[in-house]
Amino acid sequence: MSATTACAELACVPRAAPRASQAAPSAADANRAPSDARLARFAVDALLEEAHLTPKPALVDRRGSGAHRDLDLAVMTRSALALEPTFEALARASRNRAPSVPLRAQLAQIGRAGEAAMMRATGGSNAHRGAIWIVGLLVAGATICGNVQASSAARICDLGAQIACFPDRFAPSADSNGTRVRDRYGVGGARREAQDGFPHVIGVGLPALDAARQRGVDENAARVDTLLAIMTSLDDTCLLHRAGWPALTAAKRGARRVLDTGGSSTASGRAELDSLERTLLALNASPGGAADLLAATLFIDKLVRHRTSGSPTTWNI
Ligand SMILES: CC(C)(COP(=O)(O)OP(=O)(O)OC[C@H]1O[C@@H](n2cnc3c(N)ncnc32)[C@H](O[C@H]2O[C@H](COP(=O)(O)OP(=O)(O)OP(=O)(O)O)[C@@H](O)[C@H]2O)[C@@H]1O)[C@@H](O)C(=O)NCCC(=O)NCCS
Ligand SMILES: Nc1ncnc2[nH]cnc12
Repeated sequence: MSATTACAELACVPRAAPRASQAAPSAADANRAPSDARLARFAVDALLEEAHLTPKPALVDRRGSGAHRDLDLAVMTRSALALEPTFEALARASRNRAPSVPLRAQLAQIGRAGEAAMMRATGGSNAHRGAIWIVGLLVAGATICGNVQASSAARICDLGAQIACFPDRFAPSADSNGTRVRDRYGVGGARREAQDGFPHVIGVGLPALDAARQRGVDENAARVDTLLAIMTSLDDTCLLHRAGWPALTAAKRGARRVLDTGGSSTASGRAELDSLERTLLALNASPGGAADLLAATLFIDKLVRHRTSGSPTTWNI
C-alpha cells in the first residue's frame, strides 16, 4: 500500500528532562511530514518517558530496578539513547517505500543491528528488544504514512502491521524466550501484536490515555493507568517466560483491581498497585511487553496528538 494520507505538519513538543533541550518547531516545519530525525527523536523520547515513569509495578523506574537484576534507570536510559540511529535508519529505509518483502528484510537487518547496539550500550542486558520491534515498526509505518494528522494513528499501525506480516527472509533460527513461551502457552506475543495491527496501542493504550486525561488526573497518573490498562489484557511473554501462567494472571487481575478501585491517582488504587507490585516481585516477574506497548502508545500520541492539542503536555520526570 502506498502512502496516500494528506496530513499537516508535525510540531516538536516542548518537553522536560531527561534529554537535552530540543529546538522549538520552526515555520519551516509546517506542512511537511516528520523527518527521519524527528521520528527517531520521538521514538527515543517515548522510550525514555516510559522508563522514567514512576511508579510502575515491578518494572525499572525512578525508584529502582523492580524485578530486574541487570537493568536500572541508567541502563535503560543508555539503551534508549543508543537506539536513536536505529530508529532514524528504520525511517530512512522506509521513506518513499511501501510494505513489501524486501522492505521487511531490510528493516529486520537494521533492527538486529539495533539489538546489537542496545547490547553494547547496556553491557549485555536486554533492555529494549521488544521496543525495537514494536516502536521500530511504527516508525516505519509513520514514515510511509507521510504527513501525520490526528486521524493517522490507525493508518500508522496498519502500515506497521503490513510490514510485520511479511516473512523475515534472513532471520536466524532463533530460540528466543518468546518462541519458547509461545509454543508452551499458545500465546501470540510481540510478533502477533504487530501482525494484528497493534491492538494494545490503538484499541487499549490510546483510548485509556485519552480517558484518563479526560478524567482530569495528572499526566503521570494518566500514563501509569494506561500501562495498567494494557496489562489487563496483554499476553505478555516477559511475564510468562519469567514465572508462567500465575504471573500473567496476577498481572492482569491486579491491574484490573487498581483501575476498578479508582486508578493510580487514588489512595485505594495506589494500595492495590503496591499490592500488585509485591505479588510480581515475589514471582520475580515483570510486564516488560506492556512497558514497550506503553512506549509505543506514547510515540503515537506524540506524533498525532500533541500538535493538534493546542496545549502540549508538560510534566516533570
Ligand atoms: C519478533 C521479535 C519481537 C522477536 O520476538 P520473540 O517473541 O521471538 O522474542 P523475545 O526475545 O522474547 O522478544 C519479545 C519481547 O517483546 C516484548 N513482549 C513480550 N510480550 C509482548 C506482547 N504480547 N506484545 C508486545 N511485546 C511483547 C518483551 O520485551 C520486553 O521484555 C524484555 C525484558 O525481558 P527480560 O525477561 O527481563 O529479559 P531477557 O534478558 O530477555 O530475559 P532473560 O533471558 O534474562 O531471563 C525487554 O526487551 C522488553 O522490551 C519480549 O522480551 C523481534 O525481536 C525480531 O524478530 N527481531 C528481529 C529484528 C526485526 O525484525 N526488526 C523489525 C524492524 S524493527
Ligand atoms: N521500564 C522497564 N523495565 C523493565 N523492562 C522494560 N522493558 C521496557 N521497559 C522496561
